[in-house]
Amino acid sequence: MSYSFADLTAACHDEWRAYIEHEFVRQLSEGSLPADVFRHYLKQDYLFLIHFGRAYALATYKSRNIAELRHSLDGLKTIIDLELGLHVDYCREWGISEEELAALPEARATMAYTRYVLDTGNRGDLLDMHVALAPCLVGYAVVADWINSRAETLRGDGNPYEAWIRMYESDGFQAARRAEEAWLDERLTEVTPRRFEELVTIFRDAIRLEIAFWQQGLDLSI
Ligand SMILES: Cc1ncc(CN)c(N)n1
Repeated sequence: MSYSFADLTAACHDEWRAYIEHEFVRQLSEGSLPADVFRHYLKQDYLFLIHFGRAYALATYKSRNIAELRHSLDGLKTIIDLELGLHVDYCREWGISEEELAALPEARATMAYTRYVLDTGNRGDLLDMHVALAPCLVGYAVVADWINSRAETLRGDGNPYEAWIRMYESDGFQAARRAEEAWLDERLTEVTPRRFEELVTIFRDAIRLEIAFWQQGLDLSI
């Protein structure tokens, strides 16, 4: 039996679809998401991205050869240079200053998700870590695809979230997603059925935490 990334999403089909097609994403794609919900999400996502930068740094540390090192470093650069840089500019456009970002309280779903991924990386190996990171990097690229596949999606200046969609459909982000899927496909061909089940548990837990993150935005919860 040889596994691939598609087998992970198939094993978690219901959770994966609930994440990709979440009510938060639906409203965002139609431009009807309330602005205070989006602002709350943006602020928590800033904290999330900082911890995910740390998680990619841990993956870099855990790398055992130059190919693994380069791959983890590319993920780190995608988060820090591409996503976090744009995020700070984007927050400013939404009236959230860097000072405000620096003083934010961390909400529970943010804490739960980021610490889960860091803990998975600390106790496991590089494959455990990348499986825990996959819903973040691959997931948002798939969210962008899903948004673009919907007839109800509103694109252009009429949608206040147009820039957000553009970020995740961008060539840079989609290339990072393909590299991550290819890396996982290569590693998953080698795993035993028992090891695959362990990885499914990690993947499912990380997806459940992504769902809780969208919901935290909708509920404005801390
Ligand atoms: C919660 C969350 N998950 C994923 C991504 C995409 N890196 C993000 N910005 N925020």
